[in-house]
Amino acid sequence: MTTQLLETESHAREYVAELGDAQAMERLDKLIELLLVENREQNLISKPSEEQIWLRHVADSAQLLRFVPRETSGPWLDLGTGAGFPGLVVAALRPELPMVLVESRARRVEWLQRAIEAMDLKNCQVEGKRLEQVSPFEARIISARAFAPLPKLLRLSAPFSTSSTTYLLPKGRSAAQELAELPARQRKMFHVEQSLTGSDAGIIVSR
Ligand SMILES: C[S@@+](CC[C@H](N)C(=O)[O-])C[C@H]1O[C@@H](n2cnc3c(N)ncnc32)[C@H](O)[C@@H]1O
Repeated sequence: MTTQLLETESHAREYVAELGDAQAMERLDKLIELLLVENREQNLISKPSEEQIWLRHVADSAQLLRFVPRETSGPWLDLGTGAGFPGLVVAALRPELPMVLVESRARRVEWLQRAIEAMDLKNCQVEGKRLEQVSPFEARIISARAFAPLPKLLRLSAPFSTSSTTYLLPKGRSAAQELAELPARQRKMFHVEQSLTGSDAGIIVSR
C-alpha cells in the first residue's frame, strides 16, 4: 500500500482504487458527480477544493482505513459528516461495515440521505440531530474531520467510546498542537500520524 505523500488527482484516485473494488469506485464517482452539483446549492466543500476533490476530500477520507484492520466489524461513528467526509467514503470502500453518520444541519442531512440512496449504500444510518441528542452506543471507530476542537470532540463523543474504541481524527496542521494542549492523562492515549494528503497535516489516532 502507498505510504508516500499523494500530490496529484490521479495519484489520489489510484490510491483510493487500491482500497476498494470497482463498485466502490462507481459509488465514489457518483458521490463526486452529485456533490459538485449540490455544492452550487449549499456550501459543502470550498470552491477551490473542487479542483482537487480526489486528493483533498476522497483520499483524505479513505486514508483513515490504514488504521483499521480488515476484520473490524464496527459500528463506525462519524461526527459532523457534512458533505460526506470521511463517512460516505469509508462506507463506499467498506460496504459491510455499519456506519452511523451524525449531522445536525437539516439541509446537509437531506443531502446525505440523497447521496446514500444514489450510491446504493446499505450500511449507513444518518442521525440527523446534534450529537448531544443521539442515544449512546458503543462505537468501534470514531472519526471526525473539521468537527470541533479536540477537548470538545472528546467530551461530546465520550458516551460512545469504550476502551476498544479507536479514534481517527484528521486535524490538518493543528494536530500536534491540539494534542499537546490536552491534559497529560488524556494526551497519552493518542499520537499523531502523518497524513498522506499534506506534508504538514496530521491525523490524531488513539493508541
Ligand atoms: C466543518 S463541517 C465538516 C464536514 C465534514 N466532516 C468534512 O470534513 O467535510 C462540520 C459539520 O459538523 C456539523 N456539526 C457541528 N456540530 C455538531 C453537533 N454537535 N452535532 C452534529 N453535527 C454537528 C456541522 O453541521 C457541519 O456540517
